[in-house]
Amino acid sequence: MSQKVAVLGTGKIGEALLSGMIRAGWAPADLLVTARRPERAEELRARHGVSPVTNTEAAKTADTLILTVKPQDMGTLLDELAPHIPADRLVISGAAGIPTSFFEERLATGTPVVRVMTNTPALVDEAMSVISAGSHATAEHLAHAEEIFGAVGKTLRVPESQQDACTALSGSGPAYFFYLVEAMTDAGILLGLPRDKAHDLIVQSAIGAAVMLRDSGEHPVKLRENVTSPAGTTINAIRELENHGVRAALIAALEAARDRSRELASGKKD
Ligand SMILES: NC(=O)C1=CN([C@@H]2O[C@H](COP(=O)(O)OP(=O)(O)OC[C@H]3O[C@@H](n4cnc5c(N)ncnc54)[C@H](O)[C@@H]3O)[C@@H](O)[C@H]2O)C=CC1
Ligand SMILES: O=C(O)[C@@H]1CCC=N1
Repeated sequence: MSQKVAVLGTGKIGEALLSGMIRAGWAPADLLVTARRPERAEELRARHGVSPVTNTEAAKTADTLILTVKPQDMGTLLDELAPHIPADRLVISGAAGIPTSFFEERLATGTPVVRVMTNTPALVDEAMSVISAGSHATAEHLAHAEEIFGAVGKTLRVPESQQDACTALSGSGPAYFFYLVEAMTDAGILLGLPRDKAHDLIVQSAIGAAVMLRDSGEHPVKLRENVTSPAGTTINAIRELENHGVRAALIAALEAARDRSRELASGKKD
């Protein structure tokens, strides 16, 4: 018998995951989705051929439930689901900050829970998904979560104590690179280039640098040194980055993201 997987609260991350699973060979007939608005549910059916159901139906029928609502909405969703999820079903949370204990306290005793932090490159099958087991999740449950999130990119198992740090690094990580590209494109404008050309130059440089980081086997310091010629252009730019404290700013920024992930765990909404 086929295993039914339900994505509950199918927004940006839920849909990215869903579309990746279908690209990887999951049958749309085995995929259930829930959405708050009926128009959104119909959009998902039309786009992916999946079946929109209510949260309660998903809770009763799916073998695996993937919860992709905002952390602030998770308590309300769990109140609705908890009476209907049999204790042998796997519950996967994709929410930032919320610990597996939050789910275990609200679901039937013994329910296996896996916490996953993925990121938006799931849309292009280049996600980084970080996976941790709750206290009732077995190696088999972790392997199942890896199979699902492996459809949209790389996966890594970490102890749950590292999830808030991973959320700061890879969960939010794509935003920092987009921000950098935006700022560097503005610099291109200052230097007199048309915006579309500046954008293309920076994006291709980012892609080239990313592939080298992934494939060259070289340390990032060595890769940067190779670009930095004596008395050349790059060292002048690096000096400005150091003068403006960009390294310290990045360290502080990621620490702030980690702290916010911890805050979300304590239920702080804003
Ligand atoms: N956006 C990102 O880059 C990442 C987000 N996440 C996590 O993924 C989760 C979802 O984030 P996004 O997809 O960005 O948010 P989103 O707002 O696009 O999606 C959440 C969806 O849940 C729906 N929803 C809320 N309560 C519901 C309920 N009771 N029943 C049915 N549907 C309900 C909302 O209508 C919305 O469509 C969050 O918990 C976030 O922490 C994780 C990694 C990266
Ligand atoms: O900003 C957020 O809270 C979500 C979680 C990681 C990326 N986006």
